[in-house]
Amino acid sequence: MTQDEMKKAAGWAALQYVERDSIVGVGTGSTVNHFIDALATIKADIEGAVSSSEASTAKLKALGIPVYDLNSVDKLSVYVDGADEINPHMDMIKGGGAALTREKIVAAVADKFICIVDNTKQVDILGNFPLPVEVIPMARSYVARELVKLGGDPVYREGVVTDNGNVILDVYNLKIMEPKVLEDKINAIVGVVTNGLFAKRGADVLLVGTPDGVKTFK
Ligand SMILES: O=C[C@H](O)[C@H](O)[C@H](O)COP(=O)(O)O
Repeated sequence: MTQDEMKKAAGWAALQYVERDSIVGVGTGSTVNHFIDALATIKADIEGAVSSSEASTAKLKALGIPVYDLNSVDKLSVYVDGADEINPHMDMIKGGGAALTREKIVAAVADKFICIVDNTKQVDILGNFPLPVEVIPMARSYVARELVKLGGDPVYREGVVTDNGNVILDVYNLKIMEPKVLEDKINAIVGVVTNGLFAKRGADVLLVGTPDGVKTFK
């Protein structure tokens, strides 16, 4: 079974958590793209979606799913999104596709975070995947120096501008033993918009595509 087939299986499995007539929170990435394909098959039964990126918005609209502005929505029962790494406590690293800030905002509104991954994303300790940090462009060098003080090796993701007009620093060589503490510390650096640790708001349900089928963790 290929990695993409495992992503697809996880994406389609998330459909069971979508409530009838609801507005669905939709994340970003290659795994979520499979979920969007699945969602399109039940589009007559849902009201629409709130999206976490321009890329997902375009795909949702192309498949005929109405996309709402988050400011016009006061409740989302579920948010479905992928992850770059997830540990046994359901803490995640996200932002490999630079969509972390909008993802964190939509996730904050949702009652339940349904994380969909293939089995390569499961880790014991977060940090092998470089931690993305979205930064206001003029603060890039200052924030990088502060991240070095926290023990990381930040690298500017050249050529990438986020949907919010900011830049990304990918922080290498962090062994993240206390994800909630580090999430707060990095967010407290002036010039940081947000970082890709989703620990204070982790996943509620994890669907993992494996060669033996989709495994569910709660
Ligand atoms: O910014 C991107 C997101 O956080 C994605 O959810 C994450 O990178 C996982 O993406 P994929 O499903 O393509 O591996």
